[in-house]
Amino acid sequence: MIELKDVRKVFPARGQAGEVVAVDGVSLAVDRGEFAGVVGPSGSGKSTLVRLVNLLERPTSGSVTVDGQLLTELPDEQVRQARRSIGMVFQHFELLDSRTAAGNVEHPLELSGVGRAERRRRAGELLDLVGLGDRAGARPAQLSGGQKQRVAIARALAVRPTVLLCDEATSALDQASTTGVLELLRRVRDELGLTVLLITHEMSVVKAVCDSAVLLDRGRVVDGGRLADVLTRPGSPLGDALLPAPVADAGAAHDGALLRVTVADRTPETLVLQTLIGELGLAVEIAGGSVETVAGGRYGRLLLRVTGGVAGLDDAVHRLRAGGILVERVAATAEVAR
Ligand SMILES: Nc1ncnc2c1ncn2[C@@H]1O[C@H](COP(=O)(O)OP(=O)(O)OP(=O)(O)O)[C@@H](O)[C@H]1O
Repeated sequence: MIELKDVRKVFPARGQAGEVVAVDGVSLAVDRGEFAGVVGPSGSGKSTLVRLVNLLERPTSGSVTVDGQLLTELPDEQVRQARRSIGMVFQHFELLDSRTAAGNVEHPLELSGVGRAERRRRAGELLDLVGLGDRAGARPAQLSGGQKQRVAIARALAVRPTVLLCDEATSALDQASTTGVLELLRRVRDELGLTVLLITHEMSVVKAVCDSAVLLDRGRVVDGGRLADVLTRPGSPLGDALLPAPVADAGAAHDGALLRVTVADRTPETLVLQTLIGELGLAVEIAGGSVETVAGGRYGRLLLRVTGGVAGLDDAVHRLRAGGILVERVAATAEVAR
């Protein structure tokens, strides 16, 4: 549905000689109906990348295909047409202050020449969809940040896009509004079958809504994939960023061997403990870790200190791996200590 092939974007450096490579050979594929994330630190090229998808920026090289159309081959007029099937939601909402919520949702319909009665009907329907049916007459100044973003989402959906691009859509919101807006985005994806590409610098946002993500650093994709795969892939930088590996307490740097175990959705930690303690008779202490909900599944990273019968450790590692559990031996306690 969205396919970027070896996309590069080079800007002349602002206020000085030379150039800035904002996006450096990015390839990316997002399937129809997928909720995909692009995550990375400030300056990694996220905003440029999202603007390349709808050709608000033309790439210096590489190709961009959306909904089967090779946008990079189209003249500007046809790009403008194609852009109608790509909705966009911004960090700072970009609503027209002088218009009501309904007036903002109607705006893109006006630009596409839709008649008044149909515009009204559609705006009402969309405001109901985003939970603001009773605030149609409110102006942006009378709405909270979360409500403004809901209006902006309704506006983006007005022209019935197949793709929704979200550029830091929750970065200006508090935690409660963020949760509400993310739930809404996920629901409109489910109900309307949209493909969503969401740009964020926050791992918590990726964990809450994305099916897949790429990690961007200095304009390049460092890692990526479906979160369920990334989280159980040894040494995955994105997996480590989503669920940081636990560290052991320096005070306890003595005996025992350390195992770092990743528990994925259907392999609960009880199974790990049952194997180590119940079947192999090892003494196990949980030295660190966390279990969280990611992409609707339950994932965790545990650091286990195994003592008593350490001779059985190889057997333990073997058995857990045979059961499909990602387990890594951590060399020495001191190396992982803070
Ligand atoms: N129009 C432009 N002209 C010159 N340089 C630019 C332009 N747009 C972006 N850049 C540069 O490209 C790099 C990537 O910027 P971009 O805004 O895409 O990153 P980002 O990950 O979205 O960062 P942030 O989260 O801080 O917005 C930065 O070094 C930035 O200064």
